[in-house]
Amino acid sequence: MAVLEARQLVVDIPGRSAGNPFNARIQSGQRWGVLGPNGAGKTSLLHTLAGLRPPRSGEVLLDGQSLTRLKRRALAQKLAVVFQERQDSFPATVLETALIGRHPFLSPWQRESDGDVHLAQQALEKLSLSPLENRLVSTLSGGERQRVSIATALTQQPAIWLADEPTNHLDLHHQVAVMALLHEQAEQGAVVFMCLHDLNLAARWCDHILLLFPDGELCFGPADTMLVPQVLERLYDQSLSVTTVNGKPVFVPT
Ligand SMILES: Nc1ncnc2c1ncn2[C@@H]1O[C@H](COP(=O)(O)OP(=O)(O)OP(=O)(O)O)[C@@H](O)[C@H]1O
Repeated sequence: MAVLEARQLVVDIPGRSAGNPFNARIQSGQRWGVLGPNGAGKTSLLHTLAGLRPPRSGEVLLDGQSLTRLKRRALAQKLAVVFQERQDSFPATVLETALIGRHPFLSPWQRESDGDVHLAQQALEKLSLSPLENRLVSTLSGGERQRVSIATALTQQPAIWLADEPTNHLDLHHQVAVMALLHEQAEQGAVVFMCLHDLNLAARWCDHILLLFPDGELCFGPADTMLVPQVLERLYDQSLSVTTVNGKPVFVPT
């Protein structure tokens, strides 16, 4: 069980007025989707919640403890970040990269155990990457690399997933597979908080939605109360048509 809490949180975006502070308890089992136009501050919020970026004001708490008091390693044992783009500076294989997810649990010169390798291999299998286990990450396609990032987070077995556009670069099949995996993680008790550009994935897979407007205004709540066409049209400055498929709204730009 885990709770990530934002208290009077204002993300520090240079040159922007404070907007609304974010106050929320993001709890085990919940799947939050953050929506907003380019530059609205989704990544900045995610990095602030991960403790990678200091807030302008307010604080973030993990299980009641301020992130500023937590050691980076203790934080990494609970919280994984899937970045929007990953820079791999060292030549490493897919398996070696997935094993980075075990590093928060190892002492500085400790080698990964067979159990760690098994966890990494299970994660690679889940992301359909087993055949690529020994390939250098630098030789992979964009979608394959994205799946390696998610497999690395899965190997970390986090209680909290902060995922920045986890379906970036993925084809339709893998988009659904990754959203199903995150859904499964939430069902097993994880917190899932992700930035998304695809309204229809958000409508189908998220139970809470946070809307971020470029001026710092924000609102959030249960997905069915947030995914209102008039509000989304204002959010994106784009007219939309909406229909319903399998009980979920489907939005089409018009
Ligand atoms: N270190 C920085 N210095 C100056 N401006 C910054 C910095 N970091 C972010 N910004 C600005 O803050 C705003 C929010 O950026 P952010 O990446 O959080 O937006 P986003 O909603 O994730 O956008 P996108 O949908 O394009 O990924 C942008 O206008 C960006 O240029």
